[in-house]
Amino acid sequence: MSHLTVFLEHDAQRPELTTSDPALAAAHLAHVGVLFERLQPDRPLSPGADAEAVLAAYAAPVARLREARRFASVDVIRVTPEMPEAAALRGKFLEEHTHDEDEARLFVEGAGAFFIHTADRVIRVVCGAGDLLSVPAGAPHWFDMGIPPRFTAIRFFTRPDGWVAQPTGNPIAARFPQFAPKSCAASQAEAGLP
Ligand SMILES: CSCCC(=O)/C(O)=C/O
Ligand SMILES: [Fe+2]
Ligand code: NI
Repeated sequence: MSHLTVFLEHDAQRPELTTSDPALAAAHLAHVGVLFERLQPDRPLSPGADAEAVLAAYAAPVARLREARRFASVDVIRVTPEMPEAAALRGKFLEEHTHDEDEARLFVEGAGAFFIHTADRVIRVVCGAGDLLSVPAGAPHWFDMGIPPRFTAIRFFTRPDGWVAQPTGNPIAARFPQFAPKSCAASQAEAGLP
């Protein structure tokens, strides 16, 4: 499910690089200070499992990350197309922004696309179940959950007040392709990938 695409900042049409190799994706992201890892749950997770079951299924990797990165709390975010607030939630993350803390997310169901804006490039990371991404504090980025939105992720926080974002005011996100979960699934199937 994970794909990485690198664009030059001023050319959103012709990607410079695209890969579905997790090791290559992790290496590219490490260059810009972004952590990317593939994690396994301790036990299988049923579709639509509640937050308690999600945290229980990933208890070992979550405990390891909390200890290693000093995260004070975790929560579970789930967005489905049936939620009346889905469109508003999608809009909230679509503008380029930064955070005062690292943004660490572990996807456990569905998919979503992070766009990380470096000095001269935009790196799109489509994350699916088992993908951990950590965007460093201060790094401009945006997130597209796609239409229809469908994902569940564990969020890690160091601040007691949870999710706080600072908009950069840069309209760059509007120039980049929106995330289309259906076409992503179709291209995976065509390529014979799970
Ligand atoms: C994948 S969790 C929701 C997205 C989010 O918290 C964020 O800040 C995106 O940039
Ligand atoms: Fe963010
Ligand atoms: Ni995919």
